[in-house]
Amino acid sequence: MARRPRRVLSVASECAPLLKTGGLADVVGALPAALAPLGWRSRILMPAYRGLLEQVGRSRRVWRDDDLFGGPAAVRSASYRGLDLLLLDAPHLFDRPGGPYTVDGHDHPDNHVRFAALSWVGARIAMHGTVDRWRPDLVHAHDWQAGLVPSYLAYAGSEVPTLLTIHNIAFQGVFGPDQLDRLRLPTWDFHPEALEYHGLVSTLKAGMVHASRVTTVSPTYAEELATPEFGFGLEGVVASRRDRGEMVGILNGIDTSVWDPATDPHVVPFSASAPGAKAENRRALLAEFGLDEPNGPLAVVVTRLTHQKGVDLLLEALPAFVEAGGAVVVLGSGDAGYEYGLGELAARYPRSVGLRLGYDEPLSHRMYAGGDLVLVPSRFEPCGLTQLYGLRYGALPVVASTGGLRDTVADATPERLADGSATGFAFGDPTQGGAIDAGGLGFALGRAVDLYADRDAWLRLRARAMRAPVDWSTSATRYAELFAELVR
Ligand SMILES: Nc1ncnc2c1ncn2[C@@H]1O[C@H](COP(=O)(O)OP(=O)(O)O[C@H]2O[C@H](CO)[C@@H](O)[C@H](O)[C@H]2O)[C@@H](O)[C@H]1O
Repeated sequence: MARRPRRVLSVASECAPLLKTGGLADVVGALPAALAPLGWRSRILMPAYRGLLEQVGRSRRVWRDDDLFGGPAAVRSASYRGLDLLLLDAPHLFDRPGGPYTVDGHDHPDNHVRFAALSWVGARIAMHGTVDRWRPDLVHAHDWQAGLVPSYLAYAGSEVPTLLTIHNIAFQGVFGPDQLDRLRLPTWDFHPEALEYHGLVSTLKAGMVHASRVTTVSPTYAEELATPEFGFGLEGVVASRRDRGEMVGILNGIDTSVWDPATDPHVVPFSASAPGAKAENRRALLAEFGLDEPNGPLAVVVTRLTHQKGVDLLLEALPAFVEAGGAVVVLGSGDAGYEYGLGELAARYPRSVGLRLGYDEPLSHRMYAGGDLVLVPSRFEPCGLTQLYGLRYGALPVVASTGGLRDTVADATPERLADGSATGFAFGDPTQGGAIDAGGLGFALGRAVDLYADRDAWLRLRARAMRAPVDWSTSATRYAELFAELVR
């Protein structure tokens, strides 16, 4: 008799294509389809932010509570673009203006309550199921917003296994211990082995302590996290779980049904074996931004404009790149200082530097399709997805040698160019004494400009990059194996 598919409840604050502010949404939205053939059916619990219930259309109530941290709440089940969603409808927490985390550039002041509520509901559903008789075999919690799911389950004495995935340890969900009661967390467990984090509470740490297992999104980042430089104060918890064999890195993939230049509705179709129309996409992108045809490569940058992403390194290195014949188009939003700096750069080189401030999904597709290079000079990068989109769309990644960037891009050294294993350009390799700085980025950009001048070598490298394995198949299998171990 065939075994019934196992059930996983994925709990997260965002999920593409319904709502996305970054890579977390891509991963949460892509995993279910990758896991289904491996015998795992997913339901995704996320907040019904303003407008989402209207966006998904028909939905049914499958869970309710008269008092979810200060107001009535329901969970509504809906299917949306192949995803099985559970939307937490709690108007006092989620029906408000602004984005999922911020309004007018400031965090919602009650974020700790909002996401504790999400986690609380995740834990209730894990223990008691929904009215449509669905109960998960396992919970997969993502980042600090779902960090309390394992804790609520632990405090309730539940044995439902949990996996916490850390997408970015820099965001930790920190609040004061005076909130413990309000969030139905036990004050007796406020100590450094559990909820306490330097006198405060961290939901990410709580999850890391209580989850059955912890993963992060690349093998290199899993190693880096055990060091003070990358662990953001949580390196001790990381090290202890790693030492017990309870934490590993599983590399992200990309959803190749969405991110496929041969079928992407936002671009003129092309592929590794028929790359001709890549040039058309490039021309269109230059035209869209009013840029001249450069002699050198056209680079694209799609990113949150933050310190993590090395935007300051770009500001320092790009003038020399442009003067060497390159052009660049930047799409992003974030810190005001970086927005200003990029604005100045675009004003200084109006025919070579294009800038679009804001968030624009279709434009991001056109940029990967039109670019010769995608620049990712991150100071740290748990996995990174933009370099994977770049590989797939023939925009060769120029990356800092850190985290998942290190695991996914093979630097174009003479040896790798010769044996055909190169897929992009890397700088700042710490094992070679390199540093992630503007000098290193500038040098890598210089190498890209030089190689671009050798048309045949460039096209060979590009063809190779476009064929690099970036889909979910290998990593979904690793998740499925881990899930199976946990429910055994
Ligand atoms: N202005 C804009 N307009 C349109 N699209 C934009 C955009 N700015 C960014 N994006 C898109 O957002 C995503 C960013 O994903 P990343 O994984 O590169 O970084 P992020 O830091 O968000 O994710 C975190 O989680 C992911 C998932 O695990 C890890 O890969 C990563 O290292 C970690 O920092 C990409 O899909 C990109 O195209």
